[in-house]
Amino acid sequence: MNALLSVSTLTRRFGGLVAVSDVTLDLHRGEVHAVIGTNGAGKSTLINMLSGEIAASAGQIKLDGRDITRRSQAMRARSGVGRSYQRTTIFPEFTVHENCRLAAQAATPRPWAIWQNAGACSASNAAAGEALAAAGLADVAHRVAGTLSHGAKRQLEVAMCLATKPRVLLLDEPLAGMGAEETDRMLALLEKLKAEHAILLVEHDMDAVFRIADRITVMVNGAVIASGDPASIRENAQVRTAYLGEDH
Ligand SMILES: Nc1ncnc2c1ncn2[C@@H]1O[C@H](COP(=O)(O)OP(=O)(O)OP(=O)(O)O)[C@@H](O)[C@H]1O
Repeated sequence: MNALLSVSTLTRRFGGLVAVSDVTLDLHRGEVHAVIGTNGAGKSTLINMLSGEIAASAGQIKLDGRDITRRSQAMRARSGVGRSYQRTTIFPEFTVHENCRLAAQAATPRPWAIWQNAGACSASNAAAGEALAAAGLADVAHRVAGTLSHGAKRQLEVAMCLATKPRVLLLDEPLAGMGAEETDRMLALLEKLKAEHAILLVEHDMDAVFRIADRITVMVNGAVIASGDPASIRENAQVRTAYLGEDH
């Protein structure tokens, strides 16, 4: 099966520090690929390079076989690379629907339509409606976003990402701060979304990672020390020593 997003020997240096070192991995539609590692392992830097927020120092990123390593973040978003952030990026005083509509509009700006009422853009409204339905938030579409529970806000982040119609979802700690029920809801959402998307999941909640991931890549100090299915990662002696701890 051809990879949708293919990363080879990707490296990022910050001065003398190699934050991401020679990372190679593939993302396939229908799979959740989790990237785990201790604090400072380079996971966010990896996501930032894939989304185009920061440039790679070396290596290559291909989307559907096309080299996108030098493409801007906006171009990558338009080609189908969507991401969510560790910290919430919603506008709390806007409604849930408005947040999604703004995300859709930001992804496909129509500068020639400045005289139109932004809220009347039918394509963005439709994209927002579809994204909210997919994320299970249709019932709260008209709620003010700031009044949602923490878990629903994180779901809204995913919906805002979906409103940009991505093929690849880069999710940076979507389960952070969630209780058990909220985690279950988010995992069910990811399970549903993976049918149509390739998902890269950076997450510290190991129980959730082992429940949802089809493939796990383990990073230590910027480098990949292991990559494989959850069973092989659980058994991997180097991973157990470096990261999971013998008791996991
Ligand atoms: N803009 C930057 N300038 C200099 N160093 C940076 C920069 N961004 C990240 N780093 C360093 O790169 C290394 C990797 O950081 P990164 O945030 O990617 O790790 P992480 O695995 O996402 O950690 P966490 O799990 O805590 O979010 C760290 O040592 C960090 O201090």
